[in-house]
Amino acid sequence: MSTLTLTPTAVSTDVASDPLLDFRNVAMQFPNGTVALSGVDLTVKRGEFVTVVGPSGCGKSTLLRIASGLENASEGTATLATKRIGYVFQDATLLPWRTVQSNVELLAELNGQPKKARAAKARAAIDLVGLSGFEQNLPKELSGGMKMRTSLARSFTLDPELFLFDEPFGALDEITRERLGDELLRIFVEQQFAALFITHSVAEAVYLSTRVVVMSGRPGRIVDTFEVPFEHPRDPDLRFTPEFAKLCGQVSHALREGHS
Ligand SMILES: Nc1ncnc2c1ncn2[C@@H]1O[C@H](COP(=O)(O)OP(=O)(O)OP(=O)(O)O)[C@@H](O)[C@H]1O
Repeated sequence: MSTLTLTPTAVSTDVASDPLLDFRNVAMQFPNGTVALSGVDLTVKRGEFVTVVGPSGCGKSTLLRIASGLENASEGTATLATKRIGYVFQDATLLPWRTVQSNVELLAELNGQPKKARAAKARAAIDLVGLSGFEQNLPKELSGGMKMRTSLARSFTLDPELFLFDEPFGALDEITRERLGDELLRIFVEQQFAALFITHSVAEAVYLSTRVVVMSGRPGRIVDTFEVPFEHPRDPDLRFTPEFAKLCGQVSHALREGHS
């Protein structure tokens, strides 16, 4: 049983709350003159799972770095209403000499949590991502999917209110990717965090999200937004329905239009 402290509530797409992330007219020009983003307006509230799709190099990772506070926008405002942010990358970034348990404890350790508390928190997070029994394994003994679960568990130990995902499943095979998507949605329904998720997969975007945002080629601007009408929790077989295929088609079309 999880003992993480976020309160489980039913997920709704119209949660009446202030945005945890609020971008107003955000633009980004790097010192070398590259303009990566232009006029981006975007909000993410608790209970919203917002996915960004866009062509390679359009500024998606830059958007996440601004959202995380790692980078400052050169124009506009990016407001974060929480300090509890989870950041998950495509690379699981585990320390090879540390066990799963010890890797999952790392952020809490760096954050100064006492040993007993962080050990319990890590165990709960490991349980949450379905890795119980592998606490003492080293990263080299794990599959790609298990490494990503470990990375997810590590980010859960700080009880994030806002999750930033930069193609977390991009390096995994399709079945593992879909399975992890299902797991992530299960946790999303339980914990109701806010998520901003980057992916190149239109089907993954539609399956996971409450909203899909389509960006143009660089400089990235939002060219279309799709509210996803399917209720949570979602049945994995949703992926095989005509309604799902239709929405994927519409998003793909918008992506192509924005690219041209
Ligand atoms: N620090 C930087 N200095 C100069 N240019 C940068 C910097 N970081 C990113 N860029 C450029 O900004 C643009 C957007 O990069 P970004 O990584 O955000 O794109 P992306 O949409 O995430 O790409 P991909 O889908 O391929 O991962 C690219 O042209 C990249 O070369």
